[in-house]
Amino acid sequence: MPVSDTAPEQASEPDGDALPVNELFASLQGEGKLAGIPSTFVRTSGCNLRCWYCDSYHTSWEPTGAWMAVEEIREQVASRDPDHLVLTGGEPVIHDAAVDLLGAVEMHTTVETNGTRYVDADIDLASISPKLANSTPTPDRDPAGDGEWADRHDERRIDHDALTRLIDSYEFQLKFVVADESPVDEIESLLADLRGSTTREIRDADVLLMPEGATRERLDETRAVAARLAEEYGYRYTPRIHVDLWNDAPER
Ligand SMILES: C[S@@+](CC[C@H](N)C(=O)[O-])C[C@H]1O[C@@H](n2cnc3c(N)ncnc32)[C@H](O)[C@@H]1O
Ligand SMILES: Nc1nc2[nH]cc(C(=O)O)c2c(=O)[nH]1
Ligand code: SF4
Ligand SMILES: [Mg+2]
Repeated sequence: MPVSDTAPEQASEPDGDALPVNELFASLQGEGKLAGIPSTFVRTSGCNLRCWYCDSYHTSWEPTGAWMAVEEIREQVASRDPDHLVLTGGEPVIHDAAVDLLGAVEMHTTVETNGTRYVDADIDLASISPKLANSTPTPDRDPAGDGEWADRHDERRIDHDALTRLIDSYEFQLKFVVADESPVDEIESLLADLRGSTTREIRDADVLLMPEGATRERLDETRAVAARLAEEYGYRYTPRIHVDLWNDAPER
């Protein structure tokens, strides 16, 4: 059962290091370079952005979760089989206690982040998914209102300095959500900027195009174009195998 099912509606922040946890579960990593690897997922609640397509609505648009002490999370994670932890959200690195959790576990750590904040932490793979203009919740595609978040989202979604520092500091992948050709120019220009600012090489194989879709039906509409663009531009395609396998089921 998702942790949030058992949480009081208005759970307040406890003393000490704690994170608001929306779900904690075992699955296969569904996306990116490590797709297919059995992993334990910790999904924090709360995000500084509001992508219209967010497949984790209850951590962004309507954040829900139960505060858990970092030590309790560490114990629950350690009691499970996988030796890979995926810390995701919501946006996990807006919580300072994310750094404590990453330092407390003895396993491979992937952090799924939108790349708007740099943190110094025990991160083995920074899975960075910069948010493009195609994520902005304009009035016509706002799932919760009438575009009230659009400007704030647009102002915050790209932070070149944070992206550069993350790439400089960690093994990384850059995952871009695409549903059609429209974001290609923005991807190319962002990569050109980042290649100019980072001390590291950004190989085309570090750049992954991911089809937009939280359901199999939607992926059926977006997979082919993501794959075609990856071939055409020399980037990598990443499936969303958790959606293919389990559709939009919770804890998957
Ligand atoms: C829910 S986000 C949480 C981590 C972080 N906030 C971020 O955006 O990277 C996890 C991953 O799912 C992707 N994602 C969210 N909704 C999606 C959708 N409808 N289709 C494809 N990818 C999606 C994000 O781009 C990100 O790579
Ligand atoms: N299986 C599975 N793999 C994932 N990789 C990244 C996810 C995420 O929501 O951040 C995710 C997810 O929600 N499920
Ligand atoms: S940044 Fe990530 S968690 Fe936040 S709204 Fe976008 S996809 Fe959802
Ligand atoms: Mg997900």
